[in-house]
Amino acid sequence: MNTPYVIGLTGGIGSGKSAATERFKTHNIDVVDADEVARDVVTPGTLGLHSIVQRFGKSVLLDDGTLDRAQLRKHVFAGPEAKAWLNKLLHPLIRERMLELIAASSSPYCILSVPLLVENKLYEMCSKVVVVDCEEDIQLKRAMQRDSSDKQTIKNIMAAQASREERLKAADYVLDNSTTLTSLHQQVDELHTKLLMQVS
Ligand SMILES: CC(C)(COP(=O)(O)OP(=O)(O)OC[C@H]1O[C@@H](n2cnc3c(N)ncnc32)[C@H](O)[C@@H]1O)[C@@H](O)C(=O)NCCC(=O)NCCS
Ligand SMILES: Nc1ncnc2c1ncn2[C@@H]1O[C@H](COP(=O)(O)OP(=O)(O)OP(=O)(O)O)[C@@H](O)[C@H]1O
Repeated sequence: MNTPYVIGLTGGIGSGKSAATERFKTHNIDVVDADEVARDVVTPGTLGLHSIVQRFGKSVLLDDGTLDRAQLRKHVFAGPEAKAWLNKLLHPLIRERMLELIAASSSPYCILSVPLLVENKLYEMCSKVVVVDCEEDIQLKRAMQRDSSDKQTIKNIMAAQASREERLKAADYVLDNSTTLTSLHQQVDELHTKLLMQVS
């Protein structure tokens, strides 16, 4: 099997990573999404979920035995200690599973979408890095709307992530998502054409 050409894609909470990756998928590009993988490694029966319950108690479980994500989110973004603990537990599991999915990819290049690509230096496994960018006020507004979350919760998550400047420094390409979805889609389409030329 050829080594897949991996394009890292990142951006802060609510910046539009999913909106961008959905568009790449319309070009039949495989997308490995760290947020999805993060859900897979804590399904019932996994070591991940078992460890979380040991640490935070059964109150982080829903009646059906699955993880109550909203509950865990409250613990995790309230202070640095719980977040550091969860990151230490989950990040190696997430990384291992992402590598398996990348190896199974068969599209001309694959997108590795990771909110914490810069923070966790995952650009080391990528040929190029794409940053989805918009002003922090817009990020906040979109994330609050989507998650029905209060301002402080989203601000705490933003504070736990790299700054806009730090992310932009790591970028080979920037997708400006400060205006419409149509504009974002056009930029993805153009980037897709460029990337295809690089791999051919
Ligand atoms: C705390 C959890 C359960 C909250 O789940 P919830 O469904 O409410 O949110 P979701 O997973 O969709 O994450 C929303 C956004 O929060 C941000 N985020 C998530 N985890 C982290 C983290 N550890 N540090 C900083 N930002 C994070 C990302 O921008 C992400 O896209 C969940 O985020 C989680 O398991 N986080 C730890 C795993 C992780 O680090 N994931 C990030 C990708 S590597
Ligand atoms: N250009 C845009 N115009 C209006 N709404 C947008 C635009 N781009 C994204 N959105 C909306 O903003 C919200 C956040 O976008 P999206 O879920 O793609 O962000 P994300 O970077 O994947 O977020 P997270 O890190 O939280 O997973 C979604 O509800 C999405 O539909």
